[in-house]
Amino acid sequence: MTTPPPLLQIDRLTRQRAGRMALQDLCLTVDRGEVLGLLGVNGAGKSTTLGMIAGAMRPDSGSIRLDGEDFLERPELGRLRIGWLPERAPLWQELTVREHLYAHGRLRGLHGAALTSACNGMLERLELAPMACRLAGVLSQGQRQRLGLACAMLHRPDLLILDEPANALDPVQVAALRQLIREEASRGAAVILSTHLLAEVTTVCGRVAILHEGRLRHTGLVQAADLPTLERQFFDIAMNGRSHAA
Ligand SMILES: Nc1ncnc2c1ncn2[C@@H]1O[C@H](COP(=O)(O)OP(=O)(O)OP(=O)(O)O)[C@@H](O)[C@H]1O
Repeated sequence: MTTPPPLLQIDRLTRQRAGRMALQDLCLTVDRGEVLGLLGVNGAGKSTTLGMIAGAMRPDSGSIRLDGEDFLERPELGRLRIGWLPERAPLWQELTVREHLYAHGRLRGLHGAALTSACNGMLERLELAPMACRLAGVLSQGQRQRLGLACAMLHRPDLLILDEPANALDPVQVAALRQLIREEASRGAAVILSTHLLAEVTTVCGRVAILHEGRLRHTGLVQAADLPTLERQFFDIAMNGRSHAA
């Protein structure tokens, strides 16, 4: 029996930005039901990585496979199978919260009763129902972030990419976000979570990848009680560019 390919397989992904190497030779796999934490200091290459996986940016070289299929050859796969919350949720100021969800749902192939049910479900799940008729332009930062999350999760993507999703969320919403991530993983979605918060990684991630200066410096399993070890690894890499584990 042949083993199925991992949900996401990245091989030697490389990209320059503004004449500098933003990401070099990244190799990484992510499986269904897995939550991978992506760590790194400012400018380490996290958003560049996530933008390429989401299909918003093309690599200079390397490959990205989704369920074994060449994603760079078939970028339309991403629209249906990937949900992406970039660092700043891209919202139309003049559309309401509900209109955002409907627009995102239609773009991702939802129609009729399935679309209405998905939108209503997300309004409840992200506690957006009371502001469903408000324009995005008048939402608070945290509310905008929650709407961005709702848009990313609406179509039950196989791969959910979250770039610093806890930004601007209050502690209650951060706890709710962690629960949402766990729920997405338990239904079989793979989640990649970029964050600066090490506790975020030890709380919800099963595995961690640490980038530094565009290179992958460490990957490993995360245990719930592992915060001090992760802190040591992270600061070692950030300060010296090398890993304890390595
Ligand atoms: N719009 C851009 N134009 C040119 N270079 C960029 C742009 N955005 C990022 N870069 C460069 O690409 C490299 C990687 O940046 P990236 O934003 O991926 O890092 P990051 O780990 O997400 O950082 P942060 O934690 O600050 O969000 C950096 O050297 C950065 O200066």
